[in-house]
Amino acid sequence: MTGTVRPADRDEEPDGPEHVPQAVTQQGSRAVPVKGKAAEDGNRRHRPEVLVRPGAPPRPATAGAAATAGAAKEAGSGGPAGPAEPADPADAFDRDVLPAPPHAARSLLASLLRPRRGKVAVAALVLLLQQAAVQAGPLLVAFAIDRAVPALRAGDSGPLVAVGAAYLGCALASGRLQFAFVVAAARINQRVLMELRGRIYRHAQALDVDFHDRYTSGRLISRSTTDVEALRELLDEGLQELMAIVLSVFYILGMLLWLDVGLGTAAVASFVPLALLVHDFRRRSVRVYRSKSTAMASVIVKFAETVNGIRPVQSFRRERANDESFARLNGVHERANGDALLEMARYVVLSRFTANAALAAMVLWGAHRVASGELGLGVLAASALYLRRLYDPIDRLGMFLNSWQSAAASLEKIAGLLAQRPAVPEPAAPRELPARAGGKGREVVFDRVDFGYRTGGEVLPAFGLTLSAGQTVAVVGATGAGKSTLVKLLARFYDPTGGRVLLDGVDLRDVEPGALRSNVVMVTQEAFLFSGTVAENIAIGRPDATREEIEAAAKALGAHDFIDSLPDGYDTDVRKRGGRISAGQRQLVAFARALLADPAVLILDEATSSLDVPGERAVQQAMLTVLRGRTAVVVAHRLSTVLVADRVLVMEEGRIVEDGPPAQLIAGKGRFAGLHEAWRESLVRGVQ
Ligand SMILES: Nc1ncnc2c1ncn2[C@@H]1O[C@H](COP(=O)(O)OP(=O)(O)OP(=O)(O)O)[C@@H](O)[C@H]1O
Repeated sequence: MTGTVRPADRDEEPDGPEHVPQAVTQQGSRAVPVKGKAAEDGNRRHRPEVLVRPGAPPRPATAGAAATAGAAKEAGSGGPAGPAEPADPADAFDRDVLPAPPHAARSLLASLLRPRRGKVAVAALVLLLQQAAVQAGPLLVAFAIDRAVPALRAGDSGPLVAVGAAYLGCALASGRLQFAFVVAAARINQRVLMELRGRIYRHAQALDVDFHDRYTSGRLISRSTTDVEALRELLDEGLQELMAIVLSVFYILGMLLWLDVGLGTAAVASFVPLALLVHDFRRRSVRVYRSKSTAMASVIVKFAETVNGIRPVQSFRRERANDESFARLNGVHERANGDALLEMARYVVLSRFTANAALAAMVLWGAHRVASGELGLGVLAASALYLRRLYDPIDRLGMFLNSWQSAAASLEKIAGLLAQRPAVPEPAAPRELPARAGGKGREVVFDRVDFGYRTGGEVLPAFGLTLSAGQTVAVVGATGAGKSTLVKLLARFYDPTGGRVLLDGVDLRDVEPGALRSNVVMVTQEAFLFSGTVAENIAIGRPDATREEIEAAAKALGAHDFIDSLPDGYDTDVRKRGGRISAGQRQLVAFARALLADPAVLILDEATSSLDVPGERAVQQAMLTVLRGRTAVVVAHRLSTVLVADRVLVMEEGRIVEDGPPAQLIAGKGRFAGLHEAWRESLVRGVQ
């Protein structure tokens, strides 16, 4: 059997919401029940029969397991304060940038702007006109000096008045057009950002559980906040700036060439060293901005990890260690930021020096030509003004490149995320499930199924299993035996590596996702409640349920009284007053949700946490109600649950080693019989 189970330390694994403290650990191969919380309460006869095998020896970790463990630690599920540094750089998930097609950042931006190209063209036209109004200024100055002033001296004030009026007109037009452009650009930008956030959200929801286990929620948050923010900066400031710079440079060079070919040509030539500077800055800043963005994401990941795991952080006193690793990550971010600023400063100083040197040389040359009567004074004045305006945007070009690098690094990461394909794809040609026989559930068949996680070896070696419709099946076994993996295949959180899982004869891969989710429901241990009211939480599986139906479900499970006693009854907001809802009550709400959804197959990952005795009994009773009338698979941690099952599967190292009705297995001499014996002994000890 060795080699069939991935030898990884389970505690290090990212297991999302299902990952909870283990109630079943291993001591040799024998199960020994130990005292639950209820026993400490002194109510021994009724204490919950939680099966615990103390002292599980940690299994050796393989290289693959270590890589996963690193990712898990980043996910915040690998322990209260695992370091956020990547464990194995060979795994793309340990780096912040997932592989994406070449030029993914540019294509992503283009795909966001393409549907709005008409609006973008209008905005560009408005900017073109605005620049024409702005750049007319120096030309008017030249006209004033060379024509209007001599005309005034000759007693004709008309040209000067015309110049003044034209200047005012240009200023007004430029202001008006600027306003129109800002409004148009803001509308486009907001739409683009909304679309991008929506894409990230929809994609994150569509990606499989395995992806989420490995990618971590902190990174997803970073993608949809700081990375989207980087794009906002690029769109709001950078792109407008770039368009303004490009247009103004073309206008100005055109004007300079028109005013004086010599000065115009010199101005064009001065762009050679400036272009080299820009090129060098771009090359250097790509690297700097990528590390800056990765450093920022690490800070967010660490933060999210600590906040998500605040309970273990505090109970294991990880604050100091966390502070240290956070300070380290914060330091890396600070240095990356500093590097980016230094690159910018270097660029600004060099580009200003080059621009000022070029300006000084040209003015000197121009003055020399004015003195020799070759050039009009007004033309030199206008050229000097244009030259200033020409070099001014060079700094702003640096700013644009800054925001472009930052946005490109972010877009690359977002593109990498969006390039991920769900490992459990939707069927191309969905198949209908046959009509469900009333009050029975559906038949489940594991047809020559085998399975291994992407990050490890085989976890479930090939097996076949048929669960008849309406059967309640308890799955038991030591921690890491593969119980959760088995049921996750049934819920289609993963697809089997080989073989098929059939629901009433239809491969789960072919079942339409909506039908699959309404037919197969999994209730996990921690009974997650979404923000909203208790009633909304119960109705999640059937949003069209009436209040009567919601209450009927709650009543059937014995949850009505406690819900009714909440401050706003069924309308109590579970987040605002979440503290009032105990673990057992959350379980009852989760059961009511399942009962109302009325799935054909119910998977239950039984809670291992010790509830108080009345809570324990209420949950146990509610569980029996919710299991009725459907096929049910319970990952069981209590023998009382196992005993009410029609059938028990005992798993060991990924294999089903015993299968039969509980009474039959108890009568035999197998593992389950041993387990049962140990449980009985503990009960007797508990009563004494
Ligand atoms: N997301 C994952 N990626 C890689 N390996 C995993 C993953 N989840 C579980 N495993 C491995 O698969 C094996 C079976 O795990 P599984 O969670 O199915 O066990 P289990 O019997 O449900 O244990 P427990 O009772 O502790 O929940 C273990 O060796 C575990 O390390």
